[in-house]
Amino acid sequence: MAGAEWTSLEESLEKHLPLLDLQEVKRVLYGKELRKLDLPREAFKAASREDFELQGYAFEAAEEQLRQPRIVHVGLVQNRIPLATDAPVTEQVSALHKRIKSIVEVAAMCGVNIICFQEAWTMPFAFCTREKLPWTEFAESAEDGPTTKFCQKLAKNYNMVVVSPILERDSEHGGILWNTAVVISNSGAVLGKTRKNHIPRVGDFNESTYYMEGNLGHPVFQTQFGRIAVNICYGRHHPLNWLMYSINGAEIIFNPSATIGALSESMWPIEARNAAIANHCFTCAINRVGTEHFTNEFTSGDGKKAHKDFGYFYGSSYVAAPDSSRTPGLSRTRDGLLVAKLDLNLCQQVNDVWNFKMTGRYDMYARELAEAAKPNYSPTIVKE
Ligand SMILES: NC(=O)NCCC(=O)O
Repeated sequence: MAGAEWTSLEESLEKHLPLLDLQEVKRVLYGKELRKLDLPREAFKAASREDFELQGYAFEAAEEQLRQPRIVHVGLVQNRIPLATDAPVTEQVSALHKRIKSIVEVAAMCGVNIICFQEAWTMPFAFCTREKLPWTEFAESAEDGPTTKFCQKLAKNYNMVVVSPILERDSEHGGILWNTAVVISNSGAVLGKTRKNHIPRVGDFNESTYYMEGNLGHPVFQTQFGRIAVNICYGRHHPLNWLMYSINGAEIIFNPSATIGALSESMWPIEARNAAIANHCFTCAINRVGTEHFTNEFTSGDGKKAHKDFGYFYGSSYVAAPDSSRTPGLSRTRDGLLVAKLDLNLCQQVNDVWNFKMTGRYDMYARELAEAAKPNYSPTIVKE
């Protein structure tokens, strides 16, 4: 399984395919070719100084007579943890705040309106360890914890909606933990929060040791720049989870994630892209980068040797559109900011062509699902 030595699928294709093959492969793998954004030179300079990758692409929609284009710039941030996992908790959090601030500054230069960070961005992805301390100390109030206050400042300074996925400590309900994304308006006010609905029980993703499935349903947030929702990580394997955000009106669904190559890399390019197609919306898939090493070894419950790391988080963040086009991924190896210019009019335009919303048989599914969820249900199987 490739780690940091393999940069990206895109780089391999560019390097090894003859031009004509490359064009056809890209057509199939990425839909129509997207225009590269002409991002400011200072932004590239700052990204290079701060040692992160910067890429920008534009999704176009057809001109309409009655509606103006609805342009929004989204920013996706992927990063390594800057400090070792055994550094003091406050130092790890501050180092991450500092790192993210430097990336958000560049996003502001690029005119980003809505930015989203990776899942549990203020901490190592330590749920593989099943240890409680010090990891539970990274949990914060979604409403007024230090990270939310930090993001409120960024949001206000840069007139940017900030989606901040954190480990939440819910003091109103017995101090329990949740895997939460806080949505902060560009005014600096906390617009609300949403929680991870599906908790993985696969490989070393032992997250059910820490928190339960989210209880907030599928909220959609009306921002100045469009209606957004957040489908946290493992929720991307559940088509109905995407569907419910879309049914509630989401035009952009962010998918902040933490996932490793050995487990999911072949699913990664498909799932968020398919969700954008199936739901006539934009999706933004974000994954962290690198290998995180822990002090104590843990087992995967599979009879194999105990180990001290999770595996390789392969980055590769991308944006997908309802017309099946998508951006290339950020690299597998570096911190990065992906800027995408979206015209939200594309959602309705594709809806009017493909009609998935109109042809979806929601009443029939709802009836059948309601029956299937009953304990005494028996499936309809027609036999000879
Ligand atoms: N963080 C998380 O839910 N990871 C689960 C693994 C995956 O969905 O690829």
